[in-house]
Amino acid sequence: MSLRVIDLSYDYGRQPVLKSLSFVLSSGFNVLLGPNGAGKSTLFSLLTGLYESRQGEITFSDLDLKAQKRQVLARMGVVFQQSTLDLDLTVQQNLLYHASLHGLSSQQAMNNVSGILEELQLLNRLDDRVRSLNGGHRRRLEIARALMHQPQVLLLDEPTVGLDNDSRNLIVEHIRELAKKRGICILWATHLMDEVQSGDQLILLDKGEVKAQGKAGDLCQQHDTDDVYQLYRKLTQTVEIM
Ligand SMILES: Nc1ncnc2c1ncn2[C@@H]1O[C@H](COP(=O)(O)OP(=O)(O)OP(=O)(O)O)[C@@H](O)[C@H]1O
Repeated sequence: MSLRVIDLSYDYGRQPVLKSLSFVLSSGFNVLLGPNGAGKSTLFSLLTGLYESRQGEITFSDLDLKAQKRQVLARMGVVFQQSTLDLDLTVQQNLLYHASLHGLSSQQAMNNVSGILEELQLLNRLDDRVRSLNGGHRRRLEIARALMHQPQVLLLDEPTVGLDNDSRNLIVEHIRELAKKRGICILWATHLMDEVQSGDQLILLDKGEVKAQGKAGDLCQQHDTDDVYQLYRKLTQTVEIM
């Protein structure tokens, strides 16, 4: 299983936002690291078929996103930056609504997701309205929901923004475990360098361009830097701290 992006460009009018991106994602934890405005969310909109590019290709194993969108989306789970939960419905109602969009029966859906809900400490919250959940629990619910149809690839756009450290760590660790145990391909978009570990596959995006890609530890070695923070500064000439 691989998600392949070839020579992908995008603009919102005159301003080019993504410039000829090419990369391949395989199973495991892949990080898309870039500052605000780098183009991460735009790339997500293209990967999930919300936007269509005039230039470039996105393929999922042997499926082409433009030509076989439904088949590709059936294999994909997405957690967008902005929450899409219905606050007035319960946890279970939110899950089942999404399940029906994927053609899953209630029983199938709950069977698929109960282990994940347990790991994310949400199993005892099924009857609670989402409005009563804190930010961390809402994020976890969105992750569980995105996994309910057992996708092969999971895209998460800055999923820890606004969360406290404990919630953040629980979510990152859980997603890392998922990548390891279930062989899912994860694309984790973030602007937080401390979320990158040396064994992660890293794509460093800046001003719509891929500045580096490869195993984070190897990239640091190649560019003679001690850590991802230094690597980032060296390759983007950015001085601000993230
Ligand atoms: N709908 C839009 N119309 C015009 N310009 C846009 C639109 N959406 C994003 N942009 C611009 O495109 C560039 C990339 O934005 P994008 O949201 O993809 O970056 P990002 O890396 O996700 O940043 P953030 O972390 O702030 O969401 C920015 O300069 C942004 O202002």
